[in-house]
Formats: sequence, C-alpha cells, structure tokens
Amino acid sequence: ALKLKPDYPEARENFYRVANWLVERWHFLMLNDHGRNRKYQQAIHKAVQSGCSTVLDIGTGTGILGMCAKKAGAAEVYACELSKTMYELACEVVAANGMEGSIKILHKKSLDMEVPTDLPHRVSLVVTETVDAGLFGEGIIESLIHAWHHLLLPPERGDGEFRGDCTSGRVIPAGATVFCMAVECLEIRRHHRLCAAEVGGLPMAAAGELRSPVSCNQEQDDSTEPYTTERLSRLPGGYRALTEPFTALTIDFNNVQELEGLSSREVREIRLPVNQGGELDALAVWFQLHLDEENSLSTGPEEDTCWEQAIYPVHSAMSFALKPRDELIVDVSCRDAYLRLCCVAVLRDGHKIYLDKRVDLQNPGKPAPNPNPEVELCSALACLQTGPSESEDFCMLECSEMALLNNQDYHQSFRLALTKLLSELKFKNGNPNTGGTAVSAVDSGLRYVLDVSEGFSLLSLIAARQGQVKAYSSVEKTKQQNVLRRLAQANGISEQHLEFWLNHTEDEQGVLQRPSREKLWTAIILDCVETCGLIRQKLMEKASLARFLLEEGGRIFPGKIVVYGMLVESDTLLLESAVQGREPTLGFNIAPFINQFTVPVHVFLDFSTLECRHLSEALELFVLDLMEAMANYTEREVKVQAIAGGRITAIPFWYQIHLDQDVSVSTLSRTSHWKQAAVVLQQPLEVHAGDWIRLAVKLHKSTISISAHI
Ligand SMILES: CCc1ccncc1CNCCCCSC[C@H]1O[C@@H](n2ccc3c(N)ncnc32)[C@H](O)[C@@H]1O
Repeated sequence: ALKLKPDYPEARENFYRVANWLVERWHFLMLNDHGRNRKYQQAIHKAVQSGCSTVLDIGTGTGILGMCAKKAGAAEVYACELSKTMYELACEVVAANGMEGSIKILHKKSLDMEVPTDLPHRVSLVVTETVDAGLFGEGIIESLIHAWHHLLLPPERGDGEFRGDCTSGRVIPAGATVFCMAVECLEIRRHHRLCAAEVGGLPMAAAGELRSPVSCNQEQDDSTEPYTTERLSRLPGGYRALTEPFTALTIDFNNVQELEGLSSREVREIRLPVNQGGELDALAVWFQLHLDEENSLSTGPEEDTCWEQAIYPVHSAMSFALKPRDELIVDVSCRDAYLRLCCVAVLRDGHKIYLDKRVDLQNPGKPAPNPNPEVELCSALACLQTGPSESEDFCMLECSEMALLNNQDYHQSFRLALTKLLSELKFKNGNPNTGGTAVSAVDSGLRYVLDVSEGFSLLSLIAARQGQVKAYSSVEKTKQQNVLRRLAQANGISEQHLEFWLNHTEDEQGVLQRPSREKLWTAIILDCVETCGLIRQKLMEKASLARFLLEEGGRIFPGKIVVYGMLVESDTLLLESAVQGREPTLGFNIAPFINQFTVPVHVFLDFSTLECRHLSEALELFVLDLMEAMANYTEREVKVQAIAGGRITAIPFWYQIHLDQDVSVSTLSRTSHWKQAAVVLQQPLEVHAGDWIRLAVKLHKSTISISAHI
C-alpha cells in the first residue's frame, strides 16, 4: 500500500507517520556511514577469503551485508529479517543488484530458524549488526546463543589449530567492549528529575517523588526501560565528563559459554575516580564493536560517528555534587539480557554516601555525612510532605512531561497571562461604573478555567491559585491527579476549586462542555505543539469548538501561534533523511529502495546544536490565529533573501506561542521542552548571496509542507 503512495492529503500525512514508524531513521544513518559499511565489507571479505564459504546474515535490513558476502565469493549466502517491510525491501535490493538467485532471504527471526528446515546445513559464518545504543537492545546475545546451538558449525577447537577449510563457525562482529563514564548534563537532568523547588511560583515539595520511566533499579516492569538514548555531542548545553571512560564489560561473541554466562554473571561493582567536580546526572554508555582483529566500530560521543549513546540517568531525589577525588561506585549487571548500570554510592574521605538511601555503611545508625547541606535540606523538606512516605510511592512522568515541568518560562508565562485575564474580567464585570458589556450572571464571582493540555499539566493549579477560580484539569492518571490534589492542598487551593473533568465526562461532547451548561468558560488552555516539533493534529478544530464555549471576554490560551523558519545547508539532515547515492553503500544500488521511506519532515531536532550553515535570517512562515477563525489560511507564499551562497537542503522551523498580545513563549528557547522540526527539500536548491527565494508554505491537517523556488 505504501508503494502506491496515494497523493490525497490524509494518506500523505499518514504516510509520513507510517513511514517514520515502518522504517527507523537509523537505516539512513547506517547506510550513509561509509566507514561502517567499508569495515564490515573488509571483515567479511577476509573471513570468506580464509574459507568461510557458507554465510548467514542475521537482521539483514536492506541486505547490504549479505551482498558483501556474496561479492566476496561465498558459495552460499542466507539472510533473515524479522520486519516484513525490510524483508520485502531486501528482496527488491538483492534482485536489483543481480543476486536474486544467489542469496536466500527468509522473512524470519533467527531464533525461529533451524537446520535443515531453513538452512540446508550449519554455516561457517554469521554476520550481524543487531545492536542498539545499549548494545544488547536488539537481542544479539540471545540470537548468537541460538545461532551457536542451531545454525553455526562448532567454533574452532581451542588448540588454535586452524582448519583452512573453515569447517568451524565464527561470528562477525567477534566481540565488543562496553565503556561508561559519569556525566553532568542539564539537558538530561531536565528530562529525568524535577530541577526546581517551585514551578510557575508553585512550591513543589508536596508533589512527592516524580520519576521518569528510565530506571534500572530492581523492580523491573514494562512501564520502565533500563536506559534511554541521546547524541551526547548534540545535546543543547553540552555535557561535562566527571570521570574517565571505564570498561564496564567485554564480551566475546565467539565464545558461547561466555554468552550464556553473561546474564548469570554476578553483579560487578566498579569504582570510578572522579577527576572533575560537577552534578552527577547520568552514566553515558557506548561500545566498540570488534568486527575482527583489525576492524572495529565505535559509538563513542567523541568519535565522529553518527550513533547515539545509551544514557542511564541517576535517580535520587535531588542532584548530587561530585567532588574531585570522590569515587563513584557503580553496579554493572546483565539481568534479562539488558546491560544494567546503577550508581550505588559515592566514596568520600572513606565514607560511603548512598545516593538513594544516604545510609552510612560504617555506622548504619548514623545518617551519612551530608554531601551538601542544601541538597539534604531540600530532600528533607520533600520528605516532610504531607503525602506518601518518600520512596515507594512515586509518580511516573514521561521524559517530555518532566522537561515541561522544568520549563519555567512556560509556566511563568501562563501564570502572567491568566492573572492578567482574570483581573481584566474582574475589573470589567466587578465594577459597575465601567459601563462594561452586559455582566454575565457570574454567580459567586467564580471563574472557570479548563486545561485540556495533553499529559501531566500544572496549569489548572496555577489558574486555581489566582483565587476565585474553579479549574478543570484533563489529567487522567490517578497518581498524577493525586499529585495535583496534594499540591492543591499544600498550596491553599480548596478541593472544590479543582475538578478532573474526565472523571465525569458523560459523552464525547462532554469533553469540552462545562458541568452546568448555562455558564461558559473564562479560559480554555489548549496544547498546540507536540514535543517532536509538529503542530498537534486537529488543533484548529479544537480551537473552533473551544471558542464557542467561551464567556464574553474569555480567551483561549494560546491565542495565536507564529511559525518561524530559516533556510539552512545541512549535510547532517540529509544523511538522516535519505541515502545519498551509491557511493556510501559500497556501490550497491540501495538508495532508491530505502529512500521510498524518506519523509519530508524531520522531527525531534535540536536546531540549536545542528551542524549547518544559515543561508537566511529567521523568517515568519505562517500564522495560526486560534481566536479568529476567519483570519486563517491554508497556504502562503513568502519571499526570503539568501544571506550567503550555498545549497539549501532544509528549512528548520519553530514557534512563537502567543498567550495574549504581550505574553509569548518560544519553542526554541533555552528552557524549552520542545524539540524542533525541519522540512527537508526533495532537491537541494543552489543559491547565491542576495538571491530572493520564493517559499510556498502549506499547512494541511497540522502537516507543514514547504517548496522553495528561485
Ligand atoms: C554501530 C551500530 C549501531 C550502534 C548504535 N545504534 C545503532 C547502530 C546501527 N545498527 C542498528 C541496527 C538496529 C536494528 S537490527 C537491524 C535489523 O535486524 C532486524 N533484526 C533484529 C534482530 C533480528 C533477529 N534475531 N532475526 C532477524 N532479524 C532481526 C531488525 O528488524 C532490523 O531490521
């Protein structure tokens, strides 16, 4: 169906979202990584030349490694791929490169393969790159254990005697070395822990412990993941290494006993000398993939590779300052096939300070010496909260929800705009001699504010705190509602002034209706921009419904969104969007096939750290007026002058979100929890400084498309 690529807008918009989902973005990065492809080719060539004549490519993707084996002269090449989309793609690619008859591709997971059903006999070489940023995340350990038992010839005998005919089995990559270091990084901290004692003027002590879903401590369930991934070299604000990288683990993929022993290996405790003081925010993990004795690939933050690192955020109520000469104690284990790293404690002047429990092992009765008194005080205050006891009861927030909570500008701006609106209305209606419009029958002077933000939001509380406001919140999860209730209680907001309207929405229409129909809303707060940088779907429809429900003088927040963009030349964005010709893929004809899944809008971009050349100033692309429906259009032509010569390859865009005439928030600001998006041009456009470029900007169903012409 995707190949039919219907061009009616709904399908096209869905096509983007589906294409993004069907084919992960790293396929483009990987195939454009000529260095990676070359190293695999060399290792495979050497192995085949030394006699490995039967090869299995596990997780073939586009088929590139299997084709290398064939070209290197392997007699039999098999490949398996569990994703249907990639399997079909591999079949097309192999056929297009004239190897249809000589590579047998199976739409199967390697674990479901056996001899002789799927392979006529055991093979002498398995090649695979089924690894993620945390190395084991694609199941390579389980795949190789199964391969050694069922698909590979036995490893060569320990006597080192080398049988040239390769009647023994081997794996490429031959092994991996995993590195780890402690880092300070505000961007990571903002996504995993509450960084301030107050949000939008609201003291947060009563919230109890808030956690992101990334944690590798004991209670492992499906709501948490052991690590997240980041491109450390691209994070806004950068990072600071607090320790040297240390080797957390080495693994030999040609030793099945070692592979089997991995998950039952006892937990290793490692001590990391701190050589740079700073806040301990996370452990960063990467690895070297040893393809064979000569070639290895690295996913390190300093290498110029395109890969992300695995990030293990440190969980403790408040951040913890490491000092030089401290030793960080880390537990390394491989429970249920994931690499787990946990910062356990800090060794300082002979004392063990536990990051979570703060218990001093030497004299358990006495609390540990205080790492830094103010931190201790904050967490003590947190423990004083009236709510649950501090540890077992915590509330889980998505990383994006945590980053939103740490966006002070956002909350202060809403507080300011709401205060202004409420005082305007009070003044107008409350003061008869203003000759204001007919005063609506506002019963007890109460005003109603509805917060339909997606996910966890404090805005209902910030509204209710203005006094004389009854706030309705769209927060659905019970634990999250309890956090809001606790905060309301601790901040003098009466229970009656905070309602969770999803608890008693009688019908679909009820979503935006007030309980008592005759009155209407003073303010309705809408969520407009997704964290990924796109306009939320159905925003304009929601805005028109919300407008209808406002009382005289009431407002929607935000009232207006202005889309800004910039013409840039960025090879990086090209490499993440499409395979650039044949050269990077070792001359194989792969690009046209995988590029079917290129999407013209790139999301989750950190524009502030994107390597690119600015070819224009920032310019206004589009205006969305949520208060005046008639003011809106679906397309607009904009002219912009090139300030430098070059190839326009993309147009990153972001938003100025206007809450009212004077208060606005930028999605590009330093404290922004939003990422940016970028339109990647189908054809790069060569321009000279001073050229005028015409942009045709279209917004259809929340999807922005831009075409550029001289
Ligand atoms: C320096 C490498 C690097 C470092 C850090 N980040 C990324 C990379 C780049 N590698 C990413 C590959 C990641 C995806 S794995 C590639 C393809 O293999 C498929 N699969 C996975 C397991 C599996 C199996 N047992 N049997 C059959 N098929 C299997 C997947 O469906 C996918 O299409």
